[in-house]
Amino acid sequence: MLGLDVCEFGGQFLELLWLTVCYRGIMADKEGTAPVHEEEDETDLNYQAPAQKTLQEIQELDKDDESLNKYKQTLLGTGPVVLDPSIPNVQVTRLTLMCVQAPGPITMDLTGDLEALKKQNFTMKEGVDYRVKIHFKVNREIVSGLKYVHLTYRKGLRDQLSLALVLDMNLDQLSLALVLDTNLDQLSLALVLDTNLDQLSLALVLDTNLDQLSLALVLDTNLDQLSLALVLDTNLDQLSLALVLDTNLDQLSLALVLDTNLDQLSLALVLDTNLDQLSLALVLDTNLDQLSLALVLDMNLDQLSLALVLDTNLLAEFSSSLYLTPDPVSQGFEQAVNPSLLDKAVYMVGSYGPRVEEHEFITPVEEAPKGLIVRGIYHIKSYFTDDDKTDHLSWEWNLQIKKDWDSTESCISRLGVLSLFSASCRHGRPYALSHVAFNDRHLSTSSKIKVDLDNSNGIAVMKFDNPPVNSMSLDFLTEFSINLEKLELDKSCRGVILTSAQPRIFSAGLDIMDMYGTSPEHCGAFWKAVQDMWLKLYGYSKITIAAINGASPAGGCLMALCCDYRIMADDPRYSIGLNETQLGIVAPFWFKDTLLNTVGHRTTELSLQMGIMYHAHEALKIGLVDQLVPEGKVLSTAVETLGTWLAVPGHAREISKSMMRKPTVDKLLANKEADIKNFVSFITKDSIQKSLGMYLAALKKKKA
Ligand SMILES: CCCC/C=C\CC(=O)SCCNC(=O)CCNC(=O)[C@H](O)C(C)(C)COP(=O)(O)OP(=O)(O)OC[C@H]1O[C@@H](n2cnc3c(N)ncnc32)[C@H](O)[C@@H]1OP(=O)(O)O
Repeated sequence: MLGLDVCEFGGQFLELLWLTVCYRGIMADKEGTAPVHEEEDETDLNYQAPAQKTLQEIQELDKDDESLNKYKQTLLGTGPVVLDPSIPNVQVTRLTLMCVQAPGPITMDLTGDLEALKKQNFTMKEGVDYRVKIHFKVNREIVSGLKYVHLTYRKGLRDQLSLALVLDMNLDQLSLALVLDTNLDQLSLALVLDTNLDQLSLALVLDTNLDQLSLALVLDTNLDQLSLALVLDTNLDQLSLALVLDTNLDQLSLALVLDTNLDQLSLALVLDTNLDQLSLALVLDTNLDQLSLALVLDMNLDQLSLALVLDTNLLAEFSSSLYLTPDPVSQGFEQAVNPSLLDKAVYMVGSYGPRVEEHEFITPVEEAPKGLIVRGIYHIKSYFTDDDKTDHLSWEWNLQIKKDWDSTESCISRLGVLSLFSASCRHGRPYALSHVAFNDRHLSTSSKIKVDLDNSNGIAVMKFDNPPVNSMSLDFLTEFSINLEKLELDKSCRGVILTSAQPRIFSAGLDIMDMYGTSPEHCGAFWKAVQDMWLKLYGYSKITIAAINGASPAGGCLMALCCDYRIMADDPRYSIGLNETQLGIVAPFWFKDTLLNTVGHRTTELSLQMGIMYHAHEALKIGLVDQLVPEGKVLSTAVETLGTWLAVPGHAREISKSMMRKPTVDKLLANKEADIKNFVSFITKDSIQKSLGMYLAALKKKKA
């Protein structure tokens, strides 16, 4: 009977999804013009849009079916929330760079002056993990195939770092000239070192790219002893080498010209020296787009003159001392040479219906580039668009990759929230905690986790507050990992207790709605967030205790299992376990390993195959939890227990924990990408989707 209902329901729901997809066509006609993405590849899929239906028509379909109507509401919203046709259907309101290590929220308001954004730099520390979060509203009609496109440019030099350094101590001591020019494909290095005329002179020119190595070396120990010049030029087709050595008591002369082919390398070197004088001229020209170098060195006993000109394609940027590409904001990005496109990222946002509240979209985690070469300012063009290329919003901004963050204050005040920050300081909370609370308020529109750090004992309590059942949605998981990381970095925090603010439920596990009927891209981002949560919690250096004050199936059980100790409410209504097989899905190997490491092989085998949910007493018996206490005492017992754990020498405890868990963590780290792929291909299978649909329907039916 349930099967039949579910099948009927599934058929209707699929129809609904299909109609939603059909909606694309309508939206394209109604909204603005397409943005011009010159750099965007076009792929013609010969797609024929099916017959179009209005939102009202979709809502009218099977309107007597209550459960279907509920789903329609989730997917389509309750109906238009803004009727005024002059207000766009889709309004993009904010973009946030979510980064755990950031000293403050990095948010840009997209409802104000977009021109001003072009001049603003948003700073990101090199190498940090971040996600992009976009808030947007849908006002009247369903919008399908939303996409966020992110084009990254770097002004002038392509992927390039150019560095010129001239150092002149005094004529008797040291002179150094260094020119480094590198991009992803090429490294050019010119080095001239001159200690003093009697001792050593060295000139080195190295120019290499994927296909080619060019090396010029000039060594001059002293004029009576040795002078050497070596030029080596090789590529897959060719090698050219010239070496001229000329030394006598009075004079050294060297001339070298090397030319492999016009596109690759041209080098001219002239060196002329006698007892009184050394003159060196070097010209290197790899190709017109990449590098031109001229070096003239002229010295005698009294004097050293060095001129160096390096011209990649921004001659103005090099004159003396240390130079990096200048700031496009202060120097006028628009007036500079055309920036080159470095990267294009397209994120599939999905389909959304009208809703009073804002929708949120979060990209998967990205790593900010790292290293001297990539530091600098990137210009970004952002487009919020859809399959039909409707321009919902396009704007430009600058991202500055720095060795470190801006100072906290400038970063926060730039975002106009300084008053909030100082308010939390005024209330006497230590910086670290106000920082956690501060970011909670600003990184997500509605906080799903409450964090409270007691400075008297260093114990932080994280309370899940994501009604109705604390399901772990993408947002929840992201917020969880961010909070956990902040507490790990916070020296005043010594241990963390996980518990629930919802009555009777610790957590219902992963949010099935994130896996059911969502795009493969979304499933991938979701699974990555699950992995990140697990990696962070299972490998956490500080003490963690699960205060399980309610039901804890699947992902909820996994989270508890990741903790160092589990205290559960002694209540027969509550159960805990990895019940995935009951949903028709298979717990991945790292779920299995976590259980195995806790209860042993045989119990894991039974538990996973049968998808057993254990009542509190059974859970204690098999070692799935460590202690049962009355519900009212779960949290206080957790605090007491953490106190006893804190009495153990921290370093030894931490190393012991790592020794036990690292191999398990490493296993997932080594297979992260493959695991995401497996998950996406598994969860998007029709049969699995059907199982999930049936499970959801059964949950709802139970309620009815
Ligand atoms: C290859 C993949 C491997 C990993 C995969 C999965 C790991 C997981 O974690 S999958 C999730 C597994 N979770 C469950 O099986 C729990 C299901 N839920 C329950 O058993 C009960 O809801 C619970 C005991 C937690 C609470 O019971 P009640 O208090 O009676 O609440 P309801 O059942 O009425 O639920 C309220 C409301 O929440 C929706 N719900 C419940 N669980 C989830 C969930 N995990 N994800 C999304 N939504 C969930 C439920 O459908 C109800 O919705 P409405 O009817 O719309 O109110």
